[in-house]
Parts: sequence; C-alpha cells; structure tokens
Amino acid sequence: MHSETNSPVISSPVVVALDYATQADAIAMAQRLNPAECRVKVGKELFTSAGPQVVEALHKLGFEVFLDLKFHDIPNTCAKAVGAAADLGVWMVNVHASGGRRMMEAARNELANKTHQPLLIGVTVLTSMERADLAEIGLDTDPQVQVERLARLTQQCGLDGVVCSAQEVALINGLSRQVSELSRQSVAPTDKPFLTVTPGIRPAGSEQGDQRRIMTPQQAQAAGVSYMVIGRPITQAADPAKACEQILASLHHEN
Ligand SMILES: O=c1ccn([C@@H]2O[C@H](COP(=O)(O)O)[C@@H](O)[C@H]2O)c(=O)[nH]1
Repeated sequence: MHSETNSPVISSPVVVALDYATQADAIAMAQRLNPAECRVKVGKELFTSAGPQVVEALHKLGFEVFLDLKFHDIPNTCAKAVGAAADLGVWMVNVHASGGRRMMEAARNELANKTHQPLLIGVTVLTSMERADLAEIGLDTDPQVQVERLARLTQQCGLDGVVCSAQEVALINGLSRQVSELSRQSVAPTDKPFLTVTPGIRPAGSEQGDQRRIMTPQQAQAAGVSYMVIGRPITQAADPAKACEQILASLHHEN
C-alpha cells in the first residue's frame, strides 16, 4: 500500500499526538519537537478546526504526519475520504475496521490509483474501552477477542496494519506470522510486516486519564509494537522535547 515520498524516513517508533484546538498551538508544539526523533499525529479536533493547512504546515517543518480521522462510513464515502487524505501527502491514514470488509477493501482500492500511497491502518477497539464498554454496545466479549477478530479482517482486506493497544500486540504478531507463512506459500507472496500502531502508552508515573488498556513504552517495545502514539505524556510535560528524548532513551533508541 505504502509508497515512499521525499519525506525523511525516520526509525523512531514515537508518534506525538497533537491534540490541540488551533493550528497555532499545534505548530508551537511541533516546533519544540524534532522531526528526526518523532512523527506527529493530527486528529479530529485539530483537523476540524484548522483543516488541511495544518498538515501542510507540519510537512514544511519536516514532520511525517499520521492523519488520525478514523473514517467509518459507507464504502464509497470512506474510500473517497482516504483518497483525499492521500492527496494531502500524509504518511499514515486510518479507518475503523468495524466498518467491515467492503469498506476497507474500497479504501485500499482507492489508494491503488494514487501517486502517493499512505499507510492504511484499521482501528480495532479504542484503547479507552474495556470489557464493560463493549458490553454496553452489545459486544459481550473481552477487548482482546474483538481486537483479534478485527485484526484478522483488516489483514485479509490488505491493509497495512491496525491500531490496537500494546497489550494485544503479541497476539496480533502471532496471527500475522501465520498469515505471512500462508502468503509465502501462495502464488503472490508478500513479506510486508503487518504494523501495530498503539496509543494508550503511559510512561511509569504518568496520568492514565481516559485510557484503559495501557502499557509503558518499554513494555510496548518488548511486546513488539511498530509505532507508539503518545499525546499528553509528551505534550503536557514541562519540557516536551526532553520527555520525548527520555522515552526514546528508555527504549535505547538511536536515530
Ligand atoms: O484507540 C485509540 C485510537 C486513537 N487514539 C488517539 O491517540 C491519542 C492518544 O493520546 P494520549 O494523550 O496519549 O492519551 C489521542 O489523540 C487519541 O485520539 C487513542 O488514544 N486510542
């Protein structure tokens, strides 16, 4: 799905969530961060208030951007929205896996015709949800079971990976190894890793807030996550750049 662009390719697993109400606040935070050490995420609040210009401004600062709008709609509408995100040149875009197979396949097919193809990721179960939340929406199951179900579907639909909590990553990596083995035996083998993008990252001692399925950065790394989405523990720190560097140092990450 993903095609390379002219943006710098960085090895850091950290994606900083720029959850701000205005472009000015988001850019002020981005200017305190280092695009060689992290990517940034634009979510619903910022995109709704600031629009596509904020993505352009972050690109100008040298950041790769995860556009976290979690599209969930009928297949045609979702696919066109994903296509519009691709035209913005973002690094990653996502849809809700619970939108189902036809929606995810339509989104994947839309990207096939694009010059720039962002990573396309399926959101499984929000990291703010626990078993009781699922029961209230008619899913009488552990989050892990629902995550596994949606991760399988997402991989079958040919997306690049999932959003899940780091707590489910070992399970998903096990699943995707099985699928990769099947793929190697098929006529069109692919060795693409199936990515896990994990919010709900909380360094020891930081506020849990509304998150429920959490892990520390070190636990997430040990579990094998591909990318860690970290918002408030970095953006609300007294020194966000230092908070980001300390997390990377705790992962023994070098650029
Ligand atoms: O399951 C999900 C999907 C997306 N998010 C987003 O990630 C960040 C997390 O921010 P924190 O401040 O570190 O909690 C936020 O933008 C969410 O919208 C998520 O948390 N869980």
